[in-house]
Amino acid sequence: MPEVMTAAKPGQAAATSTILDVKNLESWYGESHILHGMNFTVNAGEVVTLLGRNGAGKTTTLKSIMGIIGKRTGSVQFNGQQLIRMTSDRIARLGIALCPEERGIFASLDVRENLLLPPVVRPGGLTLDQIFELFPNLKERLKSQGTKLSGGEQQMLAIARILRTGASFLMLDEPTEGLAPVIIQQIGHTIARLKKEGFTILLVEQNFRFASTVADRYYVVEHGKVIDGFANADLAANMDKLHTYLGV
Ligand SMILES: Nc1ncnc2c1ncn2[C@@H]1O[C@H](COP(=O)(O)OP(=O)(O)OP(=O)(O)O)[C@@H](O)[C@H]1O
Repeated sequence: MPEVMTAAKPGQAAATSTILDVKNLESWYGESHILHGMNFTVNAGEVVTLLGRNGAGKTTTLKSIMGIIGKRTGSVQFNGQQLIRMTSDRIARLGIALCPEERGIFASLDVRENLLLPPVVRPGGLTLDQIFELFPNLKERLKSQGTKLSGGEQQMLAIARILRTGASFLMLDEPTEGLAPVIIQQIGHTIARLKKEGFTILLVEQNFRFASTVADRYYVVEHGKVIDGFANADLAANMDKLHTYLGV
């Protein structure tokens, strides 16, 4: 469990033990075969980013890990446990949470109600006070309805409410989509803080510039497969390839 709101232990960020090990993952929506053998790992305490063009299969990968895809085969090991045939509620209880691209804020509920909605699945989740320390805006907006929140506030709320559940492995799907630069910067600070507190983060991002401010490592996804991977330290050497992969 992350030791939230306390200083990271020395060496914590440099941990190299594999927490998620995805091997030959294949997934289908009905008859549509989308993932064709994904292979990648995430180490404890890392921020790992999946990059790739629209439709490459990044979101589908997160959904497959979470167990919310009808058919999946291969191997997804989390802390040594095999998830591939597990139901999503059991997967959540292991401490894995997904913050979806569409954010899923309930418009008719206020901020507090949205925050309290997801069940606490494991001990060690953040208290409301700890959440407000991370997201002071949310405290000010506690009585505001979901519909009244800006895109940035909705995104913060979507991240905040999974922190209450006790999850320690966070999957964030395009958290910066449609947000202003100043809000994107705040989300970057939040991710850096969560990493420092010991959370492990698997990020899907189209905004490569943003990803480069938070990621330890990258994987490039194309046609439902990982076609390349490198550490942030090797980013400069991989820039030309990356432009080709992403078409930017
Ligand atoms: N519910 C669904 N039913 C059928 N096909 C789907 C469904 N959701 C996604 N797809 C298809 O699966 C493929 C991969 O989509 P996915 O959302 O995983 O891509 P992505 O890499 O996350 O890109 P994006 O940034 O566009 O979301 C796309 O061809 C998409 O059209």
